[in-house]
Amino acid sequence: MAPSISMTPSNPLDILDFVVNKGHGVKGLADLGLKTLPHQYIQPPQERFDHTSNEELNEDSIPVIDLSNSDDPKVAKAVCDAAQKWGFFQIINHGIPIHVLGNVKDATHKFFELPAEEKKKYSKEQSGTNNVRFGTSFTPEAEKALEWKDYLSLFFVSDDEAASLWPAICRNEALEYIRSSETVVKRLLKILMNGLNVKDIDSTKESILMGSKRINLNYYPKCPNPELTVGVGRHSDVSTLTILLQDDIGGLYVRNTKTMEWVHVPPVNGSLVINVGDALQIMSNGKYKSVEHRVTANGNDSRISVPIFVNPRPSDIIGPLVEMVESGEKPIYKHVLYSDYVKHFFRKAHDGKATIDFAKV
Ligand SMILES: CC(C)(COP(=O)(O)OP(=O)(O)OC[C@H]1O[C@@H](n2cnc3c(N)ncnc32)[C@H](O)[C@@H]1OP(=O)(O)O)[C@@H](O)C(=O)NCCC(=O)NCCSC(=O)/C=C/c1ccc(O)c(O)c1
Ligand SMILES: O=C(O)CCC(=O)C(=O)O
Ligand SMILES: [Fe+2]
Repeated sequence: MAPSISMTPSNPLDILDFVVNKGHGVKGLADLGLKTLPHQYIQPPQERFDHTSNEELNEDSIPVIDLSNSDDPKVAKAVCDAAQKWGFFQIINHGIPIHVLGNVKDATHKFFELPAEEKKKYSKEQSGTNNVRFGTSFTPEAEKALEWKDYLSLFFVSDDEAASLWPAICRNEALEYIRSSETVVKRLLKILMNGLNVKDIDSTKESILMGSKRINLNYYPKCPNPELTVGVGRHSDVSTLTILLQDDIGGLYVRNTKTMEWVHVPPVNGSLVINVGDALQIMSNGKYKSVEHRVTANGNDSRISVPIFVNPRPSDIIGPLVEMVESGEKPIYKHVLYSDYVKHFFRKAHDGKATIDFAKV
């Protein structure tokens, strides 16, 4: 339902109040049927997408890896090669049932269709916990220009906590997606650790690699001037690995670190996009790359995506794994408390690959 007249921003200066403070999000703004983009969303030219470049000519693409043949050494090689070259790949035949993915996509739409006052119960101000957060853009307080995105971010602590704190409309679907991804996450991490000559993932290592999880439900409404703004600005994830479910709209772009060109990640039916995050780049002493990516705004359709961020625990100290440096290789990262690293990321606007400087020697 569109907000009533009294709830709509009466002048452009009220936009921030309407979207951020009143909790309508950018979806509330889009639902008003705006014909032009409010100036608060206009990105500097260097951050906008170049819609004149001919993507079809760009033959680069991130690999799509079929995981059905579990013991094939070629699969392991493809995963490790992709993590080094691209930091990104897609997986098919990953073992997560298609209905689980369909259900979490449906639940995401249902959550964002809720009235603003319902969604606002999960905002930073009202949720009463840092583990549940409905928000818009990334860090509106620190950003020069806002991003065209709303999100619900859920930090997983336990099924019991989720039962009492997560929104009922998407709770079970989100939990089921997290649970069903466990096997493939372990399999990918085993392959990636093997590629670093780390043969044994004991419980301490497992905890550092995948001891905490956060799921985000992202909503990108249809945008009046997509060429002037972004859905998500350039950033790398701070996770170990990210497992991203996208719908069939498209709009995620990944940096090719050799050519510096932006490469589209096309939606592939039933696939999941996997990317290396900063924590794994640090632990692998730079061997696996956490690569910059960003998302366009779209003038024709709304879009959703659902990343699961697989992380160390907030209390873990992360740094290059001993196996990486025991043979004399120089550590390029120092040891940092993971929650300090994440707070550093969250307190500033998206700024490409700059976050990892926090951990550089
Ligand atoms: C996140 C923290 C640090 C929060 O700890 P807490 O003690 O509650 O710290 P805090 O001081 O209240 O929060 C730190 C700041 O982060 C902000 N913040 C907290 N959670 C979120 C969130 N989900 N989204 C945005 N900002 C957040 C807070 O607003 C704080 O800023 P400020 O209000 O003080 O200015 C803790 O839970 C932790 O260490 N978690 C580790 C696991 C984890 O969550 N890892 C992150 C994986 S997320 C990842 O890799 C990528 C995320 C991403 C990328 C692009 C986007 O566009 C986007 O929206 C999100
Ligand atoms: O929506 C997407 O495809 C990617 C979103 C993203 O990069 C993130 O949430 O970290
Ligand atoms: Fe991301």
